[in-house]
Amino acid sequence: MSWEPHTLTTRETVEPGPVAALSALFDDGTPAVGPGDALPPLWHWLALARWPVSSVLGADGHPARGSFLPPVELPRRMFAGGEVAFHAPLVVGSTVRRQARVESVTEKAGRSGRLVVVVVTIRLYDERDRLAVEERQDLIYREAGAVPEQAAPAGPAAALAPAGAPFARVGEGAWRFATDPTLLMRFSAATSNPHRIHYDWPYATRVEGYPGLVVHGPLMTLALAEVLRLEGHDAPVARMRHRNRKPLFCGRPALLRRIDAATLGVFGQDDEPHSTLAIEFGEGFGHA
Ligand SMILES: C/C(=C\C(=O)SCCNC(=O)CCNC(=O)[C@H](O)C(C)(C)COP(=O)(O)OP(=O)(O)OC[C@H]1O[C@@H](n2cnc3c(N)ncnc32)[C@H](O)[C@@H]1OP(=O)(O)O)C(=O)O
Repeated sequence: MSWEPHTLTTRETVEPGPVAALSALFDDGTPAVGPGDALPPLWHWLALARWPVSSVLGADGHPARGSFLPPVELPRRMFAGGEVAFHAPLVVGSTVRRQARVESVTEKAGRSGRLVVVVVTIRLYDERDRLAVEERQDLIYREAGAVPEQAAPAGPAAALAPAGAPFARVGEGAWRFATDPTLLMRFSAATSNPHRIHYDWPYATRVEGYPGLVVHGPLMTLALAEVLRLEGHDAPVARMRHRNRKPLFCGRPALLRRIDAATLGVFGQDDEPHSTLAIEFGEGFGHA
């Protein structure tokens, strides 16, 4: 298939609905964000969520590759990380111009097998045509996973019930972050993310070979960013670098805590983080 990278330019509204949805989902007592407010850093992942039409969706739920994204043959897509520079606030209810482009497609040999790293750049311009947000997103495509001959049991019914408000303070600077299938489904809906690994348990376990539903990379990263709001930091953020290092599976214990003064991590049962978020304070803009 012949494929060429191209710049996709769209005009979009910073939608209040998905922003209110994230506040409801986090349910953590931080101030609600509404029309006229500046979006907290990274919340554009929800506010500018896009709905591809059903007829373009491929087997994993995402739009079939070969149009905007390259026709990578490796089947398993993961959101792997990226970097976001904040230059000016995005205001809920305003209009933005969005420019997106695939910058590179690189094959790599990872410890887990063959990988293709697709780098997408996104630029958001505000109503005065100022560059407000510059972003790089790293998508990784992986080889097929081993699928167990016998389907794994679904786990105790209790683990599938909504776990309640996800954040709980468990010590100085440490927060438990609880996930359940309802939380993941609601985050998929709020971000209009159709990827089946997050809500379709038979697909996640029997087709992609994961031991359970996969927690969204953007959800882990937004949860880390939320720690700043929970702890009342309102210094302007200039830049954030985020990386999803190993999958977190739904219902597994997760602890959000500092790694150093500028870096937060999502931890499971060992010292290797699932995800990290490095924050640069400076000439950016404050939290809502
Ligand atoms: C939304 C959404 C989907 C999701 O949310 S999926 C869930 C969130 N994402 C994850 O859980 C990903 C977790 N990460 C991993 O499982 C592993 O890091 C991964 C991606 C399988 C790679 O592991 P490997 O061990 O195979 O890779 P290596 O460490 O050996 O590195 C090989 C080269 O690849 C580069 N690389 C690795 N990880 C990343 C990364 N996160 N971002 C960018 N680049 C990465 C690494 O630098 C190595 O490159 P060299 O040039 O040094 O060879 C949705 O679909 O919408």
